[in-house]
Amino acid sequence: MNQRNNRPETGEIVPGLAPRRAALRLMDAVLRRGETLDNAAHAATQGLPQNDKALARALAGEAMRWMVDLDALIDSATQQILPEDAKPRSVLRLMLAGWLRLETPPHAVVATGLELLQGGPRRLAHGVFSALVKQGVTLPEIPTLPEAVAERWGEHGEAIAAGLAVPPPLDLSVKAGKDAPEGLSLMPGHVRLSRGDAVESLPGFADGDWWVQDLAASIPARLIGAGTGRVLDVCAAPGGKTMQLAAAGWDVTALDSSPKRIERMRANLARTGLSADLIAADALKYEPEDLFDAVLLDAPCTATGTCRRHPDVLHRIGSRQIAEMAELQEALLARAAGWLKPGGVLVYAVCSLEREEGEEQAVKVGLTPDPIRAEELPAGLAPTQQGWLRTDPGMLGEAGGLDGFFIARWRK
Ligand SMILES: C[S@@+](CC[C@H](N)C(=O)[O-])C[C@H]1O[C@@H](n2cnc3c(N)ncnc32)[C@H](O)[C@@H]1O
Repeated sequence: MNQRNNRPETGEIVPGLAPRRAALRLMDAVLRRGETLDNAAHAATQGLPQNDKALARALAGEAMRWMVDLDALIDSATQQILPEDAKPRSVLRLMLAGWLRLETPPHAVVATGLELLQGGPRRLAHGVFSALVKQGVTLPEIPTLPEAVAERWGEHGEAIAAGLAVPPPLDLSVKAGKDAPEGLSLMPGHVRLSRGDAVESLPGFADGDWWVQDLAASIPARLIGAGTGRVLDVCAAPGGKTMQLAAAGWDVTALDSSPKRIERMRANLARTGLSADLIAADALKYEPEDLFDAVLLDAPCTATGTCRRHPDVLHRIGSRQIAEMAELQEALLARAAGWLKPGGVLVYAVCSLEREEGEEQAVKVGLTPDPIRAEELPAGLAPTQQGWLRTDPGMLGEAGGLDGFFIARWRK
């Protein structure tokens, strides 16, 4: 325990306070500053031991996953209107997430939660929390989506919300001929494990026999298939799809504009013993010397399809971010199409549930569609009438679901 972080202003040491403080910083970074949970986690949890980092992340994640329902509970227990972004509301969200989702006993929730409100309305927070505990309130089975999100996702919203209720399982992509820990396999080279152990401690990690990759995220590179020619992975880091392409025999050029993420890709390739030419460049300016047999554009996007793992997207993505991404995706698609040899294949993918980033981009591409076939997909998924693939977290629910992706393929 980091005692300095746990020492409140009174000088008394409250066990478990440090991760709750970090969770509150995470809530603030996402809800007030629009940062991603992933990016905010580094600064917000710095100096904490691994298990406290995980607790801070789980508390903030669950508070965001269930935020509409937690807010309804809070509002039912006080006549005072707590502003959306006020600290007492965030503290209460975390207290309730700790009790209702992480099963922390109420007395322990109170001991740490109220410390977060030093100099603030502790009596109010205590009153609200105690009243809810006394009533024995529970959460619904399926999280309620924020209004704007429910509107965007329309008729699919309910099924997606059902897929959102619990954090997703852990999917691995396994190198051909290598073993992975035993689990459910939904496609060749795929293994699904329940979440639990640290990834690094699982057998085969250190030997580079597999890497973590959601089942849906593994489909774009599968749609390019095996090959011995040259493939360009346009927005490649941290390298999940680059590793698949390299393992499938391609001579891979992997480009990304983020030097930091390229370093992560370099480490991933080193661990798995796979190779690719790595290029740090902006794809909007990049000019390759030669054309490619295949191009994979896994474009930057709002990532709303990863809402199970990143429930922050439910609260920080709106029409402005979607429009910005759509503009970038259109420009990237136009450039990617120009880097193909005649006969070459282009696959476009985004982990977004927004039509503007998927279907509405695909119709603008001037190449010949190469429709995705059902037999190329895991059982239970089917291409759309246009030959595209649209997945969402409500699909394959019995098997543990999958991320939301839009994927399309063309030939030049
Ligand atoms: C969805 S992620 C890629 C995930 C990766 N394909 C994988 O499977 O591991 C999108 C990537 O696009 C990169 N990116 C964003 N804008 C870019 C640009 N203009 N040029 C090149 N890369 C860009 C980001 O740095 C990020 O790594």
